[in-house]
Amino acid sequence: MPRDNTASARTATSAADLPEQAVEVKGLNKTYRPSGKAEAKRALTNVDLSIGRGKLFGLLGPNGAGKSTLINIMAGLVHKTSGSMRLWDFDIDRNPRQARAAIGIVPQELNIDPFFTPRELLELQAGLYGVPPRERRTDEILGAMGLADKAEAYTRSLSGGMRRRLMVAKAMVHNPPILVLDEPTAGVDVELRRQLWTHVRELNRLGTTVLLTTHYLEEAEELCDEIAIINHGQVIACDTTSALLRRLDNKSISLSVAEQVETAPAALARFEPEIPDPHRLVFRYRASQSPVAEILAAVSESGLTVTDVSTEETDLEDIFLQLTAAPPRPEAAA
Ligand SMILES: Nc1ncnc2c1ncn2[C@@H]1O[C@H](COP(=O)(O)OP(=O)(O)OP(=O)(O)O)[C@@H](O)[C@H]1O
Repeated sequence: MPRDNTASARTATSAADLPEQAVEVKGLNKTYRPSGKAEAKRALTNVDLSIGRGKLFGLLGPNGAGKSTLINIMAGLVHKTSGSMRLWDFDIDRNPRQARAAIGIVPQELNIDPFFTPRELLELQAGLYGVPPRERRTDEILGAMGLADKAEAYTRSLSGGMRRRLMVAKAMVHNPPILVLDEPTAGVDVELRRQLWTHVRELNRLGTTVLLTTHYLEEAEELCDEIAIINHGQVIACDTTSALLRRLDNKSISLSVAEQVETAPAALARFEPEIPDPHRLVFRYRASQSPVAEILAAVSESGLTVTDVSTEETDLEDIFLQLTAAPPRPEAAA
């Protein structure tokens, strides 16, 4: 990649010069052409997406939802059918090189040459991007990803978690303002996942806008400020993580009781409790109606002895399951 591309993505000198939106997608459509016996496949339908500068943004969706298609369009690997996309204010049609230089992509597969050391690998990558030696930040990037002491090790001797962090380091050599992580923790155990999150959070704190695709709800919920949920190629929800969590106003309170209960006592019938076992009653209610005091009063009136209480709020999983259970809107039919 020629040198001037990376330079142009890095030239902004003050905050006023920086774009408000790191990524702006409008009316994006992608239909894969038929090939052989495979019919045409509509992968993205009228996708609109704005990712503010400095955000840690999650694109959440089940397998086949269209996440990779969107990222491949960003990377210039797949041609969109229609619509527009701007990366760091560079239109992918008008300024494709600058747009591509504005993002660093960590792909799903761990494709690292095992015979290079991390330092060699980053130097090589920097060379490919035309980053002049004096502008290279190899040590800084290795340090940020917790790999400083592995700079001279053969990559084949690195653990799976370290290799993933090396992939992130590789995506950062040309100092892109936007980092895209495509399913970065698929098949990675919880401990390694958390380590990677810590490093990704740190890059974000230092100013990198992060777009993360995942089908792990937990990952999106814990890591991202904003989340778009994509299903059947359509964005079906896009909001701050907290607003998404507020969407479903459902809560439940679970009471363990000393007595054996087969059916709801008369005083409790109107709350329609579930009785998953004879010593437990579960009440579901709208959080905004907060009937907890009434429920507790009715429990006491019915003579039951409460031995334990727990409450549960809706998490993103409930929202995700509810939203993705819906069939595609008619315009997404292939
Ligand atoms: N090259 C292609 N030719 C035809 N159809 C494709 C092609 N690539 C993807 N598709 C189809 O487009 C739809 C979206 O796929 P995509 O890979 O973008 O989804 P995804 O959300 O990234 O899923 P995953 O998490 O499994 O990678 C799927 O139905 C897929 O089968």
